[in-house]
Amino acid sequence: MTVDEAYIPLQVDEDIVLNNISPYFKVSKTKYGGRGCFTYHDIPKDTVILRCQRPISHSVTKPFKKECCNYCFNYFNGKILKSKISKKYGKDTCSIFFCSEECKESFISQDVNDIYQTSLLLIEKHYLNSLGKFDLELKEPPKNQDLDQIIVQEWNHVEEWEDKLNAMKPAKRSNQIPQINDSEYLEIKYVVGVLFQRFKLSTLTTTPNKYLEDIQSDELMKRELELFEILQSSETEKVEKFPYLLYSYINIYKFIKVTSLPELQPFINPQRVRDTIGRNLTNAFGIWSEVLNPTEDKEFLGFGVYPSASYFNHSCSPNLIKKRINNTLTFTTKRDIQANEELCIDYGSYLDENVIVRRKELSEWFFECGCEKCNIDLEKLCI
Ligand SMILES: C[S@@+](CC[C@H](N)C(=O)[O-])C[C@H]1O[C@@H](n2cnc3c(N)ncnc32)[C@H](O)[C@@H]1O
Repeated sequence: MTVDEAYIPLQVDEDIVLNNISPYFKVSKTKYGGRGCFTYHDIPKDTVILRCQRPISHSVTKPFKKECCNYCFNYFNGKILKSKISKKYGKDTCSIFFCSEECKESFISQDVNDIYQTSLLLIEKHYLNSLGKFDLELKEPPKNQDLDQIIVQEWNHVEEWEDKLNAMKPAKRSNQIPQINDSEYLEIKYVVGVLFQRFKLSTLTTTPNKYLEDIQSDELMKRELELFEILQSSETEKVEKFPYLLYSYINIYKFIKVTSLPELQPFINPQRVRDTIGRNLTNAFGIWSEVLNPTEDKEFLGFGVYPSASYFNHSCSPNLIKKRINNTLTFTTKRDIQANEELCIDYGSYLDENVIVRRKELSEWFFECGCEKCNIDLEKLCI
Protein backbone atom coordinates (compact mmCIF):
# COMPACT_ATOMS: atom_id res chain seq x y z
CA MET A 1 0.00 0.00 0.00
CA THR A 2 1.36 3.43 -0.90
CA VAL A 3 1.22 6.47 1.34
CA ASP A 4 -1.43 8.05 -0.91
CA GLU A 5 -3.67 4.98 -0.83
CA ALA A 6 -3.58 4.82 2.95
CA TYR A 7 -4.43 8.53 3.18
CA ILE A 8 -7.93 7.62 1.97
CA PRO A 9 -9.87 7.37 5.20
CA LEU A 10 -11.54 4.09 6.04
CA GLN A 11 -14.86 3.96 4.19
CA VAL A 12 -17.38 3.71 6.98
CA ASP A 13 -21.17 3.63 6.65
CA GLU A 14 -21.73 5.53 9.88
CA ASP A 15 -25.36 4.57 10.45
CA ILE A 16 -24.75 0.87 9.99
CA VAL A 17 -21.64 0.81 12.15
CA LEU A 18 -23.23 2.89 14.92
CA ASN A 19 -26.44 0.91 15.05
CA ASN A 20 -24.80 -2.48 15.29
CA ILE A 21 -22.83 -1.93 18.46
CA SER A 22 -25.30 -3.69 20.75
CA PRO A 23 -28.81 -5.20 20.45
CA TYR A 24 -29.83 -2.96 23.37
CA PHE A 25 -29.27 0.48 21.88
CA LYS A 26 -28.89 2.62 18.79
CA VAL A 27 -26.79 5.77 18.47
CA SER A 28 -28.69 8.92 17.57
CA LYS A 29 -28.72 12.68 18.15
CA THR A 30 -29.32 13.99 21.67
CA LYS A 31 -31.37 17.08 22.62
CA TYR A 32 -28.24 18.81 23.93
CA GLY A 33 -26.06 18.22 20.85
CA GLY A 34 -23.88 15.39 19.61
CA ARG A 35 -24.75 11.70 19.61
CA GLY A 36 -25.79 9.41 22.44
CA CYS A 37 -27.01 5.83 23.02
CA PHE A 38 -30.78 5.25 23.20
CA THR A 39 -32.47 2.01 24.19
CA TYR A 40 -34.62 0.09 21.68
CA HIS A 41 -36.86 -1.39 24.41
CA ASP A 42 -37.28 -1.71 28.18
CA ILE A 43 -34.24 -3.21 29.89
CA PRO A 44 -34.27 -4.67 33.41
CA LYS A 45 -31.76 -3.69 36.12
CA ASP A 46 -28.43 -5.61 36.15
CA THR A 47 -28.38 -6.30 32.40
CA VAL A 48 -24.95 -6.21 30.72
CA ILE A 49 -25.64 -4.07 27.64
CA LEU A 50 -22.07 -3.88 26.32
CA ARG A 51 -18.88 -5.79 26.95
CA CYS A 52 -15.68 -4.44 25.33
CA GLN A 53 -13.14 -7.24 25.25
CA ARG A 54 -10.02 -5.11 24.87
CA PRO A 55 -9.03 -1.61 23.78
CA ILE A 56 -7.98 -0.87 20.21
CA SER A 57 -5.00 0.91 21.70
CA HIS A 58 -3.69 1.78 25.13
CA SER A 59 -0.70 3.28 26.87
CA VAL A 60 0.85 2.62 30.27
CA THR A 61 2.44 5.58 32.07
CA LYS A 62 6.19 5.68 32.56
CA PRO A 63 6.17 5.28 36.38
CA PHE A 64 4.11 2.08 36.09
CA LYS A 65 5.63 0.53 32.97
CA LYS A 66 7.28 -2.29 34.95
CA GLU A 67 4.32 -2.74 37.29
CA CYS A 68 1.22 -2.66 35.10
CA CYS A 69 0.74 -5.53 32.65
CA ASN A 70 0.98 -4.24 29.09
CA TYR A 71 -1.71 -6.69 28.02
CA CYS A 72 -4.34 -7.07 30.77
CA PHE A 73 -3.44 -4.03 32.99
CA ASN A 74 -3.06 -6.19 36.11
CA TYR A 75 -1.23 -4.26 38.83
CA PHE A 76 -0.03 -5.77 42.12
CA ASN A 77 0.54 -2.70 44.28
CA GLY A 78 3.92 -1.78 42.83
CA LYS A 79 5.36 -5.31 42.44
CA ILE A 80 7.72 -5.45 39.44
CA LEU A 81 6.42 -7.88 36.84
CA LYS A 82 8.64 -10.79 35.82
CA SER A 83 7.45 -11.63 32.30
CA LYS A 84 8.85 -9.38 29.65
CA ILE A 85 9.95 -8.92 26.05
CA SER A 86 13.38 -7.26 26.00
CA LYS A 87 15.81 -5.99 23.42
CA LYS A 88 19.26 -4.51 23.87
CA TYR A 89 20.11 -1.29 22.02
CA GLY A 90 23.75 -0.42 22.78
CA LYS A 91 23.95 0.11 26.54
CA ASP A 92 20.17 0.37 26.97
CA THR A 93 17.87 -2.60 27.42
CA CYS A 94 14.28 -1.82 26.52
CA SER A 95 11.41 -3.99 27.77
CA ILE A 96 7.66 -4.47 27.66
CA PHE A 97 6.31 -6.00 30.89
CA PHE A 98 3.50 -8.53 31.45
CA CYS A 99 1.93 -10.06 34.55
CA SER A 100 2.25 -13.62 33.18
CA GLU A 101 3.68 -15.63 30.32
CA GLU A 102 0.07 -16.11 29.19
CA CYS A 103 -0.42 -12.34 28.79
CA LYS A 104 2.91 -12.09 26.99
CA GLU A 105 1.84 -14.87 24.59
CA SER A 106 -1.55 -13.20 24.00
CA PHE A 107 0.22 -9.92 23.22
CA ILE A 108 2.59 -11.70 20.81
CA SER A 109 -0.25 -13.60 19.14
CA GLN A 110 -1.99 -10.34 18.22
CA ASP A 111 1.14 -8.85 16.67
CA VAL A 112 2.12 -9.18 13.01
CA ASN A 113 5.79 -9.98 12.30
CA ASP A 114 6.71 -8.34 15.65
CA ILE A 115 5.82 -4.92 14.23
CA TYR A 116 3.89 -3.72 17.29
CA GLN A 117 6.43 -4.95 19.83
CA THR A 118 9.35 -3.54 17.81
CA SER A 119 7.52 -0.20 17.54
CA LEU A 120 7.00 -0.03 21.32
CA LEU A 121 10.62 -1.01 22.00
CA LEU A 122 11.87 1.64 19.55
CA ILE A 123 9.74 4.31 21.26
CA GLU A 124 11.33 3.27 24.57
CA LYS A 125 14.81 3.40 23.06
CA HIS A 126 14.39 6.89 21.61
CA TYR A 127 12.64 8.09 24.75
CA LEU A 128 15.59 6.90 26.87
CA ASN A 129 17.97 8.67 24.47
CA SER A 130 16.11 11.91 25.01
CA LEU A 131 16.17 11.71 28.84
CA GLY A 132 18.19 14.46 30.44
CA LYS A 133 18.41 16.33 27.14
CA PHE A 134 14.88 17.66 27.31
CA ASP A 135 14.55 21.40 27.41
CA LEU A 136 11.98 21.99 30.13
CA GLU A 137 10.98 25.37 28.74
CA LEU A 138 7.69 24.88 26.94
CA LYS A 139 7.33 26.72 23.66
CA GLU A 140 4.20 28.89 23.53
CA PRO A 141 2.63 30.49 20.44
CA PRO A 142 2.86 34.32 20.54
CA LYS A 143 -0.18 35.72 22.38
CA ASN A 144 -0.63 38.76 20.11
CA GLN A 145 -1.37 36.71 16.97
CA ASP A 146 -4.40 34.78 15.82
CA LEU A 147 -4.02 31.23 17.19
CA ASP A 148 -5.96 29.56 14.36
CA GLN A 149 -3.59 31.15 11.86
CA ILE A 150 -0.52 30.05 13.86
CA ILE A 151 -1.87 26.49 13.99
CA VAL A 152 -2.24 26.41 10.18
CA GLN A 153 1.22 27.95 9.67
CA GLU A 154 2.98 25.59 12.06
CA TRP A 155 1.44 22.48 10.51
CA ASN A 156 2.35 23.82 7.06
CA HIS A 157 5.93 24.04 8.31
CA VAL A 158 5.67 20.40 9.37
CA GLU A 159 4.74 19.45 5.81
CA GLU A 160 7.78 21.36 4.51
CA TRP A 161 9.91 19.59 7.14
CA GLU A 162 8.52 16.28 5.94
CA ASP A 163 9.46 17.01 2.33
CA LYS A 164 13.04 17.67 3.47
CA LEU A 165 12.99 14.54 5.61
CA ASN A 166 11.91 12.40 2.67
CA ALA A 167 14.83 13.74 0.64
CA MET A 168 17.37 12.93 3.39
CA LYS A 169 19.66 9.91 3.49
CA PRO A 170 18.40 7.40 6.14
CA ALA A 171 21.51 7.90 8.32
CA LYS A 172 20.80 11.63 8.60
CA ARG A 173 17.16 11.21 9.52
CA SER A 174 17.85 10.18 13.12
CA ASN A 175 19.10 13.73 13.79
CA GLN A 176 15.50 14.81 13.24
CA ILE A 177 14.10 12.80 16.17
CA PRO A 178 12.78 15.34 18.67
CA GLN A 179 13.31 14.98 22.39
CA ILE A 180 10.11 14.00 24.15
CA ASN A 181 8.72 14.43 27.64
CA ASP A 182 6.76 11.90 29.71
CA SER A 183 3.31 12.91 28.47
CA GLU A 184 4.44 12.83 24.85
CA TYR A 185 5.92 9.37 25.49
CA LEU A 186 2.52 8.22 26.85
CA GLU A 187 0.64 9.68 23.88
CA ILE A 188 3.09 8.32 21.27
CA LYS A 189 2.64 4.71 22.50
CA TYR A 190 -1.13 5.08 22.09
CA VAL A 191 -0.92 6.69 18.62
CA VAL A 192 1.46 3.98 17.41
CA GLY A 193 -0.97 1.33 18.73
CA VAL A 194 -3.69 2.87 16.54
CA LEU A 195 -1.33 3.01 13.54
CA PHE A 196 -0.54 -0.65 14.07
CA GLN A 197 -4.26 -1.55 14.07
CA ARG A 198 -4.77 0.46 10.85
CA PHE A 199 -1.88 -1.45 9.26
CA LYS A 200 -2.96 -4.86 10.56
CA LEU A 201 -6.63 -4.52 9.67
CA SER A 202 -6.34 -2.49 6.48
CA THR A 203 -7.30 -5.33 4.13
CA LEU A 204 -9.81 -7.08 6.39
CA THR A 205 -13.51 -6.82 5.50
CA THR A 206 -16.26 -6.98 8.11
CA THR A 207 -19.89 -8.07 8.25
CA PRO A 208 -21.58 -4.80 9.14
CA ASN A 209 -24.99 -6.13 10.19
CA LYS A 210 -23.73 -8.19 13.11
CA TYR A 211 -23.62 -6.95 16.69
CA LEU A 212 -20.18 -6.74 18.26
CA GLU A 213 -21.06 -9.56 20.69
CA ASP A 214 -21.47 -11.88 17.68
CA ILE A 215 -18.03 -11.30 16.17
CA GLN A 216 -14.53 -12.12 17.35
CA SER A 217 -10.83 -11.27 17.23
CA ASP A 218 -9.65 -9.30 14.15
CA GLU A 219 -13.13 -8.70 12.77
CA LEU A 220 -14.19 -7.30 16.13
CA MET A 221 -11.12 -5.04 16.24
CA LYS A 222 -11.81 -3.83 12.70
CA ARG A 223 -15.35 -2.83 13.69
CA GLU A 224 -13.91 -1.06 16.75
CA LEU A 225 -11.47 0.72 14.43
CA GLU A 226 -14.36 1.81 12.19
CA LEU A 227 -16.12 3.18 15.28
CA PHE A 228 -12.88 4.91 16.27
CA GLU A 229 -12.59 6.67 12.90
CA ILE A 230 -15.96 8.38 13.40
CA LEU A 231 -15.34 9.54 16.98
CA GLN A 232 -15.18 13.26 17.71
CA SER A 233 -11.74 14.85 17.96
CA SER A 234 -11.18 17.63 20.50
CA GLU A 235 -7.71 18.56 19.32
CA THR A 236 -8.59 22.16 18.41
CA GLU A 237 -10.44 22.83 21.68
CA LYS A 238 -7.52 21.45 23.66
CA VAL A 239 -4.94 23.56 21.79
CA GLU A 240 -7.14 26.65 22.23
CA LYS A 241 -7.20 26.03 25.97
CA PHE A 242 -3.51 25.06 26.29
CA PRO A 243 -1.73 26.65 23.28
CA TYR A 244 1.68 25.10 24.16
CA LEU A 245 0.16 21.76 23.13
CA LEU A 246 0.43 22.82 19.49
CA TYR A 247 4.20 22.31 19.75
CA SER A 248 3.79 19.16 21.80
CA TYR A 249 1.56 17.61 19.10
CA ILE A 250 4.06 18.62 16.42
CA ASN A 251 6.80 16.97 18.50
CA ILE A 252 4.71 13.81 18.74
CA TYR A 253 4.09 13.83 14.99
CA LYS A 254 7.76 14.31 14.11
CA PHE A 255 8.88 11.63 16.56
CA ILE A 256 6.40 9.14 15.08
CA LYS A 257 7.22 10.06 11.49
CA VAL A 258 10.97 9.61 11.93
CA THR A 259 11.00 6.55 14.19
CA SER A 260 8.15 4.40 12.84
CA LEU A 261 8.79 1.23 10.88
CA PRO A 262 8.24 1.32 7.09
CA GLU A 263 5.07 -0.82 7.42
CA LEU A 264 3.36 1.93 9.45
CA GLN A 265 4.53 4.86 7.31
CA PRO A 266 1.59 4.76 4.82
CA PHE A 267 -0.77 5.40 7.74
CA ILE A 268 1.04 8.47 9.05
CA ASN A 269 0.06 11.97 7.99
CA PRO A 270 -0.42 15.12 10.08
CA GLN A 271 -4.23 15.18 9.98
CA ARG A 272 -4.63 11.53 10.91
CA VAL A 273 -2.17 11.80 13.79
CA ARG A 274 -3.85 15.01 15.02
CA ASP A 275 -7.27 13.32 14.87
CA THR A 276 -5.92 10.28 16.68
CA ILE A 277 -4.57 12.47 19.49
CA GLY A 278 -7.79 14.51 19.51
CA ARG A 279 -9.97 11.41 19.81
CA ASN A 280 -8.08 10.18 22.82
CA LEU A 281 -8.75 13.34 24.81
CA THR A 282 -12.47 12.97 25.33
CA ASN A 283 -12.95 9.30 24.59
CA ALA A 284 -10.25 7.33 26.42
CA PHE A 285 -10.94 5.43 29.62
CA GLY A 286 -8.41 5.85 32.40
CA ILE A 287 -6.82 2.70 33.79
CA TRP A 288 -6.69 3.19 37.56
CA SER A 289 -5.40 0.96 40.32
CA GLU A 290 -8.11 -0.63 42.45
CA VAL A 291 -8.58 0.63 45.98
CA LEU A 292 -10.38 -1.19 48.77
CA ASN A 293 -11.24 2.01 50.60
CA PRO A 294 -12.76 4.96 48.68
CA THR A 295 -10.63 7.44 50.68
CA GLU A 296 -7.39 5.84 49.36
CA ASP A 297 -5.72 7.49 46.36
CA LYS A 298 -5.97 5.59 43.09
CA GLU A 299 -2.92 5.40 40.84
CA PHE A 300 -3.26 6.48 37.20
CA LEU A 301 -1.67 3.53 35.39
CA GLY A 302 -2.51 4.61 31.84
CA PHE A 303 -5.48 4.70 29.49
CA GLY A 304 -7.24 2.58 26.90
CA VAL A 305 -9.49 3.49 23.98
CA TYR A 306 -12.64 1.36 23.59
CA PRO A 307 -14.52 3.05 20.71
CA SER A 308 -17.80 1.13 21.07
CA ALA A 309 -18.06 2.47 24.64
CA SER A 310 -17.19 6.01 23.61
CA TYR A 311 -20.70 6.81 22.45
CA PHE A 312 -22.04 6.82 26.01
CA ASN A 313 -22.53 10.37 27.25
CA HIS A 314 -22.12 11.48 30.82
CA SER A 315 -25.03 11.98 33.21
CA CYS A 316 -24.89 13.28 36.78
CA SER A 317 -27.51 10.61 37.49
CA PRO A 318 -26.13 7.76 35.36
CA ASN A 319 -28.16 4.65 34.60
CA LEU A 320 -25.14 2.47 33.73
CA ILE A 321 -22.27 1.16 35.83
CA LYS A 322 -18.90 0.75 34.15
CA LYS A 323 -16.60 -1.98 35.45
CA ARG A 324 -13.11 -2.91 34.34
CA ILE A 325 -11.90 -6.46 34.84
CA ASN A 326 -8.35 -6.63 33.51
CA ASN A 327 -8.57 -5.16 30.00
CA THR A 328 -12.31 -5.83 29.58
CA LEU A 329 -14.92 -3.13 30.21
CA THR A 330 -18.53 -4.01 30.96
CA PHE A 331 -21.52 -1.70 31.12
CA THR A 332 -24.45 -2.84 33.25
CA THR A 333 -27.83 -1.20 33.89
CA LYS A 334 -28.08 0.30 37.38
CA ARG A 335 -31.88 0.26 37.41
CA ASP A 336 -34.82 -0.71 35.18
CA ILE A 337 -34.66 1.36 32.00
CA GLN A 338 -37.47 2.28 29.63
CA ALA A 339 -37.50 2.20 25.84
CA ASN A 340 -35.91 5.32 24.21
CA GLU A 341 -34.10 6.37 27.40
CA GLU A 342 -30.54 7.57 26.94
CA LEU A 343 -27.90 5.26 28.42
CA CYS A 344 -25.28 7.25 30.31
CA ILE A 345 -22.24 6.68 32.47
CA ASP A 346 -20.45 8.84 35.01
CA TYR A 347 -17.28 10.45 33.53
CA GLY A 348 -15.86 11.75 36.81
CA SER A 349 -16.48 11.31 40.49
CA TYR A 350 -18.38 14.47 41.16
CA LEU A 351 -21.90 13.12 41.51
CA ASP A 352 -22.15 14.15 45.18
CA GLU A 353 -21.12 17.75 44.40
CA ASN A 354 -23.57 20.58 43.69
CA VAL A 355 -24.43 21.53 40.12
CA ILE A 356 -21.98 24.46 39.97
CA VAL A 357 -19.01 22.33 41.08
CA ARG A 358 -20.06 19.48 38.78
CA ARG A 359 -20.23 21.78 35.75
CA LYS A 360 -16.88 23.33 36.53
CA GLU A 361 -15.19 19.94 36.87
CA LEU A 362 -16.79 18.60 33.67
CA SER A 363 -15.84 21.70 31.69
CA GLU A 364 -12.26 20.37 31.94
CA TRP A 365 -13.49 17.81 29.42
CA PHE A 366 -14.65 20.50 27.00
CA PHE A 367 -18.40 20.31 27.44
CA GLU A 368 -21.23 21.86 29.40
CA CYS A 369 -23.24 19.09 30.96
CA GLY A 370 -26.71 18.93 29.38
CA CYS A 371 -28.00 16.02 31.51
CA GLU A 372 -31.49 16.08 32.98
CA LYS A 373 -30.23 16.33 36.57
CA CYS A 374 -28.17 19.43 35.75
CA ASN A 375 -31.16 21.03 34.00
CA ILE A 376 -33.41 20.41 37.02
CA ASP A 377 -30.74 21.58 39.50
CA LEU A 378 -30.04 24.71 37.44
CA GLU A 379 -33.75 25.55 37.24
CA LYS A 380 -34.00 25.27 41.03
CA LEU A 381 -31.07 27.72 41.35
CA CYS A 382 -32.90 30.26 39.18
CA ILE A 383 -36.00 30.27 41.41
C1 LIG B 1 -17.18 9.99 24.88
S1 LIG B 1 -17.91 11.19 23.88
C2 LIG B 1 -19.59 10.73 23.86
C3 LIG B 1 -20.15 10.66 22.45
C4 LIG B 1 -20.33 12.00 21.79
N1 LIG B 1 -21.55 12.63 22.27
C5 LIG B 1 -20.39 11.88 20.27
O1 LIG B 1 -21.31 12.40 19.63
O2 LIG B 1 -19.46 11.29 19.71
C6 LIG B 1 -17.79 12.56 24.95
C7 LIG B 1 -18.30 13.84 24.40
O3 LIG B 1 -19.73 13.83 24.32
C8 LIG B 1 -20.28 15.06 24.75
N2 LIG B 1 -21.03 14.84 26.02
C9 LIG B 1 -20.96 13.77 26.83
N3 LIG B 1 -21.78 13.88 27.88
C10 LIG B 1 -22.39 15.07 27.75
C11 LIG B 1 -23.34 15.78 28.55
N4 LIG B 1 -23.82 15.30 29.67
N5 LIG B 1 -23.72 17.01 28.11
C12 LIG B 1 -23.24 17.55 26.95
N6 LIG B 1 -22.33 16.92 26.17
C13 LIG B 1 -21.91 15.70 26.55
C14 LIG B 1 -19.11 16.00 24.98
O4 LIG B 1 -18.86 16.68 23.77
C15 LIG B 1 -17.98 15.04 25.29
O5 LIG B 1 -16.71 15.57 24.99
